[in-house]
Amino acid sequence: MSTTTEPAAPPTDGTTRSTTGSTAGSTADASTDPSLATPPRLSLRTWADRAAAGLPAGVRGPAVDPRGLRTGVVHLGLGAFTRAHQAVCTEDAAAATGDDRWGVHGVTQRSARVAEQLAPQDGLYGVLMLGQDGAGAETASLRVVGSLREVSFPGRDTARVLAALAAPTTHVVTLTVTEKGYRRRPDGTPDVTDPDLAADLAALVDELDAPASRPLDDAPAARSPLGMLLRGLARSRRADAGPLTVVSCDNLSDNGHVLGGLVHAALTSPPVAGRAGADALAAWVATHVRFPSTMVDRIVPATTPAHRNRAAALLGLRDEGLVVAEPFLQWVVEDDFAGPRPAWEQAGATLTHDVAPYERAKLRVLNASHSALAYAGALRGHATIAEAVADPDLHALVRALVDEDVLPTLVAPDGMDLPAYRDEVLARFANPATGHTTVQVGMDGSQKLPQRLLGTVADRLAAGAVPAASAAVLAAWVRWVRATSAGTAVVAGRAVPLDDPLAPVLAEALTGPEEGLADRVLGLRQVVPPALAGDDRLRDALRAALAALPDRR
Ligand SMILES: NC(=O)c1ccc[n+]([C@@H]2O[C@H](COP(=O)([O-])OP(=O)(O)OC[C@H]3O[C@@H](n4cnc5c(N)ncnc54)[C@H](O)[C@@H]3O)[C@@H](O)[C@H]2O)c1
Ligand SMILES: O=P(O)(O)OC[C@@H](O)[C@@H](O)[C@H](O)[C@H](O)CO
Repeated sequence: MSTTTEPAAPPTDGTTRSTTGSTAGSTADASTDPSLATPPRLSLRTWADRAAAGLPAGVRGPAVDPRGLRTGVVHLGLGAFTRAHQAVCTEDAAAATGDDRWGVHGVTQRSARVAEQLAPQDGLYGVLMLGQDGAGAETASLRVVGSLREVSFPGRDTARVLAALAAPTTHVVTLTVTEKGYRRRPDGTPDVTDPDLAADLAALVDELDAPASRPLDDAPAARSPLGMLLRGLARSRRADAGPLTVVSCDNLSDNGHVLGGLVHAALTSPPVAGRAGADALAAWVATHVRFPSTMVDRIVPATTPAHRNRAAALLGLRDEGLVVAEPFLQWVVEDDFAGPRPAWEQAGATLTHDVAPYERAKLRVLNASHSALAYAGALRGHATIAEAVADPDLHALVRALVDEDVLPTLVAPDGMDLPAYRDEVLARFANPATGHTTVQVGMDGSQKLPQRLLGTVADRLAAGAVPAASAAVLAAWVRWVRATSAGTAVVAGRAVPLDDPLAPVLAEALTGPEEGLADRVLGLRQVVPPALAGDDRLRDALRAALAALPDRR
């Protein structure tokens, strides 16, 4: 298995002095002028000035000149993760090959915030890498990334996004829109009752019905990732723009095939199926579009003001688009592309014909342990994953989860040493530098646990074993839902509310008397598949786990 650990970078200048593009003002440098309260904003111009003045150790610039990149990738879901993962690999691939076709057009989803952070910076942002050296001392380095060449917000820029999706120069669409962003029902079909997806499907039908001569520039704002993608595919077909590959980079089991299935189902069922052009679009997608699966791995916590201050001290520039990451980075991509792609394998990615064993190992070992530490840790008041994994009881819980429940369900990919992988994951969790919080990892449990935990549970039950540690993790989630719903969850001195798209359903089902609680958990049909809901062994194990972990008051 090929993984990358980004080195603390030598100081290099990847850019040349720019005279265009920046809305940032002064080029004065706060790191040398203490009279300046705030350093100037990162942009092509200020970065070039900074680099020309000499960069401190541990700071490096874009691997390619951003101004020379054309847009070939559209990314839906411009959150923190893609900026620290795919955008980095895409830039490194361009640097390794000299291929300038792979600038990225990043599209935010629900808010304009990230677009507004990045536009004044000409798309530049830093990745602050926080790790530990062999002696446990904290290491920090910063890399400015330049592969993000355009940013859009659908609420304002839908016509621009649809045009980008349908441009003949766009060969790849990537996504990181969270588990809930897929609007997927438990049976795998798209939730067409979701108001955002329904609005997009109505717009799609209208656009499919429109005569070819009708300009589509006044198209209503796209409201869901799936709807935006479908509308972009319709435009792409209409423009005869050539083949397209859509790469899901979310923590979903079988992510590419899940997304391809949602696209197919949306085009072949009401309200779209049967409309003029729908069948032709479905046939065009089947021929011209691929949906490879991927396994993505890098711990990227939400950026805090403290991170920004730290980066500003290193860089001498203020970076509102900063992201934070551990040094580790891994990407395994199914080699199933409809057309050209960045040479990601030259940036450390593994291109393979079978991603499933990698994806399964990562979701079941890393992500399931992460969720275990998040719920059990937050219940004990641990603010960070690093604090939680240092708690001997929780360390033991994770070891039991992985050793007794997860590892027997895995086939090691590519000769991988699974116990060594477990140990490496636990060591990464123990890195306190990133400050990844239990509350962040614990959000959206209803969407995450089916991906991370319930597959293990199903496999162990099928093998005749009772997954007691998995039941303990499920119990910790239930206690967390009850505490956050009741307003009694306090972490780092702050009350934490329930953050989950199914919050009302969860609060209704999981609060109330202890009597029958395990039945109510297993009766959550949006979370627990029917085959598990009726399993008495799981019910008994969950009852025992709930009895061992009373409500926190
Ligand atoms: N952060 C990590 O460590 C990490 C690592 C591996 C994979 N991932 C994957 O990337 C995803 C995003 O992580 P991030 O760190 O960028 O998070 P983030 O909060 O920074 O960004 C989330 C993105 O998803 C969009 N989004 C959120 N809810 C949505 C919804 N209901 N509908 C449509 N779009 C929605 C947001 O607008 C934003 O663009 C994760 O959910 C996971 O699947 C993250
Ligand atoms: O990003 P999420 O919200 O799906 O999950 C939270 C974490 O478990 C996750 O982001 C991990 O840090 C990541 O999957 C590591 O690669």
